[in-house]
Amino acid sequence: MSDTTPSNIQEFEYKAEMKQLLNLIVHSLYTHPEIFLRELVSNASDAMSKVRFARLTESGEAVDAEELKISISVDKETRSFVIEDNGVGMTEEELIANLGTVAKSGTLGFLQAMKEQQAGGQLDANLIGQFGVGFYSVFMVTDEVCVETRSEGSDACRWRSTGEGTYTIEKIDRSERGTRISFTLKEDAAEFAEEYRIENIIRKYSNFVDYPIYLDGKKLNSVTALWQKSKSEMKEEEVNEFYKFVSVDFQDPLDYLHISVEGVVSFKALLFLPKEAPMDMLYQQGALENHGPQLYVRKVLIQHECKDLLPEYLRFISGVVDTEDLPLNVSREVVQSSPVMSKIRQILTGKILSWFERLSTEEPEKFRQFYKAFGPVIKIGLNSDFANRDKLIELLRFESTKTEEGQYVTLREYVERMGDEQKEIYYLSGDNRRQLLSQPNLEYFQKKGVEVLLLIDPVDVFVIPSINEYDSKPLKSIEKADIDFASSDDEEKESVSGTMIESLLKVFKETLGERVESVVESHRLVSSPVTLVGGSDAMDSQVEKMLKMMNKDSASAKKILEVNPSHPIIRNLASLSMLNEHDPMIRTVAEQLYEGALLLEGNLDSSVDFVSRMNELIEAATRSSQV
Ligand SMILES: Nc1ncnc2c1ncn2[C@@H]1O[C@H](COP(=O)(O)OP(=O)(O)OP(=O)(O)O)[C@@H](O)[C@H]1O
Repeated sequence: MSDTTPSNIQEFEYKAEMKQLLNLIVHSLYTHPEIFLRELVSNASDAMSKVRFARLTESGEAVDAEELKISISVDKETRSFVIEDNGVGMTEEELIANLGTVAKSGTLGFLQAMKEQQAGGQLDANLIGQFGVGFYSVFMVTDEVCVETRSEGSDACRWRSTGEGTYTIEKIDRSERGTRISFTLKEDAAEFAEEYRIENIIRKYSNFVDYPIYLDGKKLNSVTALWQKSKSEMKEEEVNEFYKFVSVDFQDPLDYLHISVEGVVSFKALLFLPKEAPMDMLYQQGALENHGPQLYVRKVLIQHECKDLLPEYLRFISGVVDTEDLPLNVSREVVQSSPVMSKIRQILTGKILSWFERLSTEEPEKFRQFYKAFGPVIKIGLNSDFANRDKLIELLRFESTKTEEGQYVTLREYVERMGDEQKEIYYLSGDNRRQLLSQPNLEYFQKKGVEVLLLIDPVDVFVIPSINEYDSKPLKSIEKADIDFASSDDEEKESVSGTMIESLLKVFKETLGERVESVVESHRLVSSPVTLVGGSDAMDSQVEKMLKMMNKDSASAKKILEVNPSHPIIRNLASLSMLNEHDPMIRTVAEQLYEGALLLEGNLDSSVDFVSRMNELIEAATRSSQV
């Protein structure tokens, strides 16, 4: 570089539109002035990618890893800032075209958006990057910029501007190819001459730029674009480091998926399954709404949490997706509506679900851990992602009466091991395994060895009934009255029948009145005297309980009380009722049995009457035993 005579300096005027734009940038307050650095680094990186590409296509040679680099140097005292690259550089014509005009179609939209934001107070500097006018963001932090550049085979030029209407261009001596941008930081932007600040910004926005970035000789970006490597080149340690960086997690990931797609759309992705779900993620509606992997376009970060890459129920997956098929200056709106994005999303969803499927068969322990953490979220997909519903159903896991605690069965396994005579898939929902296993409704199934799925995840009752059937077998709650119990081949049991049971059931119904829909003889009970079941259209008792908890003053649907004619209590009551149909003991016991059944399913609102009645009965029992 050497001095040039003033006569060499040519002055140019910005186009009207450009003046407006610069005026806004120069004279407005921004929320994130730091993005100027991201924009300059991104431009430098693009310029070097052009060299790499040209070299590759023209001579078939790959560029040496250390040849292309970005160097930043700062001076705290003078607040000087210099960023230099050895990319393609610009000819004089290119300087005029690129830095003198805004030829991009997005500019008008940008101006409009800026004006709207300005009316509302502060401007978000991110807009600048989104509309492809990145270079000018430098005017947020300086009053005058100098660009010295040389393109291979052309003269070097110096471009200077204060962003106030005109710019100048002059020829200079510069032998190296590439671009050097220098300026003095405004006083209120002095922080950008601090080493730590620059390091932070580079880490935040440009850590995975594919070229080394040096700050006063020190290399800043340690991590390379890992996802661009082939799977065999990736070291596990490196992958884990990268995960912690992108996900801000302190643990290693549970597993990761590397995807490289070339076809209708091309992209690479490196996705991670965390070991644990954040506390607030589960059961909190909308918690995943604004999450998503990072979106890169040609190794430049475009969006930190790109929610359009995955359906909501998969947004607990973190990582990076990098595509060549979107423009670098892509705006959020374009991201949302782009057919490229919907294609990427479709492919990613399919690959992720196959990944889970593969884990379930090849690494069951990992899958179990994953399912424990994210199963509830996956289930939400059943009611929102109909295209993948069948795949999602295969991923479901349940505890059952035939699994150990914490072990799971799939619907496929359930169907494979059910007996020929069984036509339905049975389930029972509740708060926990212990409570469910004590349900009288289970007795028949336990005795017959019929497996029952135990739905203990609160989400279950909202999604499982919607499956309706699996492999042509209806899914049925065993709380429902319309279960077809195979005609009893039971060993003869002593039980009350005929008019004896009929009249007892009548007394029960009279006693309980409108609280039950009906009182009927039971075929499912073995060791309990009574149980409550729902009519075929009744709500699951678990759903009912949850609605009550949510303070919905939903009147409980009436249940059917089933009575076990072979239970000693029922047999005793039947005898009592034959002697004296009006014996108050029968009514007290009927009340007690009914409330006991409510208590077992967790739906007894107050236990006051239950306890005082219990004391009454104990007193009677102890009195007679004294005699
Ligand atoms: N360091 C550089 N080396 C070579 N060309 C550059 C450099 N910086 C900028 N340019 C040229 O100037 C143009 C305008 O840059 P600007 O940052 O305003 O927009 P962009 O880079 O096209 O869009 P975006 O910044 O949103 O990616 C670039 O397209 C590029 O051609």
